[in-house]
This record gives sequence, C-alpha cells and structure tokens, in this order.
Amino acid sequence: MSDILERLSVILEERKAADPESSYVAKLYAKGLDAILKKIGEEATETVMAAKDGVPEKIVYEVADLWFHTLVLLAQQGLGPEQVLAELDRRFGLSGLDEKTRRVQ
Ligand SMILES: N=c1c2ncn([C@@H]3O[C@H](COP(=O)(O)OP(=O)(O)OP(=O)(O)O)[C@@H](O)[C@H]3O)c2ncn1[C@@H]1O[C@H](COP(=O)(O)O)[C@@H](O)[C@H]1O
Repeated sequence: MSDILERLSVILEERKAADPESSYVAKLYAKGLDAILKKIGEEATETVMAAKDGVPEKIVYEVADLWFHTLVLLAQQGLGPEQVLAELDRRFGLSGLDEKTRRVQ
C-alpha cells in the first residue's frame, strides 16, 4: 500500500517551523489544539453527512479531510501514523488470523 501517510507526516513535522501565513498546517498549529480538535469535529460531521447522502466520492473526500486533520493532531502531539498503524497491527494479531489467512483476505 502507499507510503503517503509517512510522506505526509514528514511534511507536517516540517510545518512546525513554517510561517503561519505561508501554510494551512502552520496556521492551524499556531491556532492551537482547540482549533485542530474543532476541525476534526467538523470533518467527522461532514463524513457522517456524506455517508447519509450515499455518494461514494463525497465519502472518500470527507474521510480524506478527516484522516488529514487527525494526522495534524498526531503531529501536534508529538505522535505519528506509525504508532496508530502499529496499534492496528497489534489488534490484527490479537484477532487470531494466521499469516496465510491474512494473505487471502
Ligand atoms: N492533505 C492536505 C489537506 N486536506 C485538507 N486540507 C485543508 O483542510 C481544509 C478543510 O477544511 P474545510 O473543508 O472546512 O474547508 P475550509 O473552509 O477551506 O477550511 P477552513 O479554512 O475554514 O479551516 C481546507 O482548507 C483544505 O485545504 C489540506 N491541506 C493540506 N494537505 C496536505 O498538507 C500539506 C501541507 O499543506 P500546507 O501547510 O498548506 O503547505 C500539503 O502538501 C498537502 O499535501
């Protein structure tokens, strides 16, 4: 699968040193945690509305916005997508599926 989460997280880290006027992410960091959380709430609501509308393209677009803003939150908290992926991997391991079954799915 794509390494876009990792590449994006590198850019999000770099934006911590950027001028807030030069970048959407730098501006969001400058506004602080509450502003980031507000965006996540908005994007989650827009995702729900898109799903209710049942238009696949809108769902993908809104989920991308939601994932993006959760990545900004992780970066702002000194975390990254690798930790979330490791947690999902750990849970997958707990599910009891063996390697062969995983490959088939
Ligand atoms: N993937 C994204 C991305 N997804 C969504 N957004 C922004 O998130 C916002 C979504 O909020 P809304 O839909 O509510 O739109 P809006 O009304 O413009 O939002 P507000 O200005 O009101 O917050 C929009 O401004 C989008 O531009 C993103 N902004 C940046 N990125 C990536 O982040 C990187 C760094 O971005 P900059 O900091 O802008 O350089 C870029 O290279 C992109 O790859």
